[in-house]
Amino acid sequence: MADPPSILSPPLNNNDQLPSQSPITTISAAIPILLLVATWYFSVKRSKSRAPPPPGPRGLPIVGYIPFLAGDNPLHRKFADLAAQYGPIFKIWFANQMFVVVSSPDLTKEVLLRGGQNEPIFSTRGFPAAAGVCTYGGTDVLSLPMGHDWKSMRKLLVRETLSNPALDLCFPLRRRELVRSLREVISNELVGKPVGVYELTYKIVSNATLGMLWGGEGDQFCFEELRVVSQEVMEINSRPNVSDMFPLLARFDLQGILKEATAVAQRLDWVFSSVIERRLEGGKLKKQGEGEKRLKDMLQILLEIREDSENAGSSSLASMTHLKAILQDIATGGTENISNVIEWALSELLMNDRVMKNVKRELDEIVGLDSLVEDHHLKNLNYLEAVVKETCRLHLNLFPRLSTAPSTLGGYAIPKGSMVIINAWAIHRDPQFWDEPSEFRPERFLNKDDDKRPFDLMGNNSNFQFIPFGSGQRICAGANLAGKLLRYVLASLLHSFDWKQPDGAEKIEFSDYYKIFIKKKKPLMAVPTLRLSSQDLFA
Ligand code: HEM
Repeated sequence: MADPPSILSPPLNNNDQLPSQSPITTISAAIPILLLVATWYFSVKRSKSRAPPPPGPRGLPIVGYIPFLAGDNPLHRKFADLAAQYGPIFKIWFANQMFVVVSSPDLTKEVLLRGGQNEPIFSTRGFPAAAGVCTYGGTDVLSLPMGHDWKSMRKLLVRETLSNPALDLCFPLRRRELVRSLREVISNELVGKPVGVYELTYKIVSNATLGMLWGGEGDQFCFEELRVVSQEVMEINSRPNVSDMFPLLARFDLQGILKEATAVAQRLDWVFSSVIERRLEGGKLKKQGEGEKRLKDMLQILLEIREDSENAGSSSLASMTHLKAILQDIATGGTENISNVIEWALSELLMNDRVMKNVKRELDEIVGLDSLVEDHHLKNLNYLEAVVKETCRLHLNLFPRLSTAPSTLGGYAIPKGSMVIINAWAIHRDPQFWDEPSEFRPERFLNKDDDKRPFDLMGNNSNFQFIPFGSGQRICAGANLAGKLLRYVLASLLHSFDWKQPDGAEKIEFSDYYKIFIKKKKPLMAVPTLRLSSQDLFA
């Protein structure tokens, strides 16, 4: 009887002339092939599912691309050059941190609208070590990561302190400081002499801001000290710090930047503490309306909210530190930025007779030479507003967002911890979206014949082509105030004085450099002459 078939030795037909090979050898031979096929399959699958890193230039070991960023070409322009080479998203390494630079409206939209409360991917900023020291340990609105604290602080800042009704109420406070500063131009005999426009504007904007913050009592307590300290804070924060590039070295504070920042932070805190102490008068807040006549300033608003929430047992302003952090956001948040924009605007106007004439014509019609600019005039100064927008388009800015989770952007992998930089400067000058982008032409922001609404200062309707204040949940918290101050201060300077270049001055130079903001390399000097019907208007 034939043996039963065995899987080890299957029956062979007599006619079979097969080589004498066992099944075990057959399977062994197949294994490497199977492995090869599997490896190929999984590597194709993985390369499809895992996005590549963004393109970008090579750097050097350890320091990355840092040495190539030195030189005369400022950061925003160098980034625009790299975008022309590598595309609207590229990466560079700053020591051991990846920076991803974005220069298109579509990708910007993806960054700024991504995430949100539940999945905050690019909704946090990250800040240098020195900034943390100067912002009460990163507890201000600018530095806080998304979350409960940020939400309640931002609500207090935007909805309570800088809302339209609150800003309307404190117009007399900013007006008083602005008129005081304009009066000083006359009393210090600066009329007819060359004036540093940035310094003058910085003083006006800072006094107007501090007036709204705690000038309700009518005095200028600590204005000068805060102005000096704020400038030092900005200066320290703009210095490249080895501790930020190599966190392992941070504890050695090799450049002494943290030490300096700590000293400045103490002076800043002294100012805020003294201001609050004066207002509390023996620990008790004097409510508005009691006692002498005074205007309700922002400090009063914040202290009243704090007192009310304490009385109600809630913690909307949990500590004095939070309150001081909010004061700081307002006091130092925008003064430098606003002064920069006004210096650029006046430079553009002095080089552009036609636009200057249009602005003045509008001021004469709406305000008239027998009056100072008032709050109610601003909504009718459409051409001036277009001048502000056009200046913002040409001379702003880079701003950062931190990637807090691994993600993809434009099809590229963005690791957690990467810093995403939006190059608004490049987007604002992209010829795909702007006709003759380097021309100063405010008309592009005026109502057009077609029914497309013009972009507003917040970038609404612009589909991310115009983003001077950023966008999304972390859009500039001071945009409302900044818009009002930009228009009010510029309109007042142009309405009160005629401006010209000093005799024999060279043509105005438009070269710039980057130091937190895009700044004019050669500060603008200009000569004011009185324009209004009477000096008594400044009384
Ligand atoms: C010309 C003036 C100003 C410009 C161009 C400007 C621009 C910006 C930009 C681009 C951002 C980042 C937005 C984003 O990430 O999407 C920002 C954030 C911020 N700005 Fe301004 N800003 C100005 C004035 C001010 C003023 C006057 C204040 C003071 C209240 C202020 C306070 C802030 C704060 C607190 C943030 C952080 C908001 C957050 O993270 O929630 N800014 N600003």
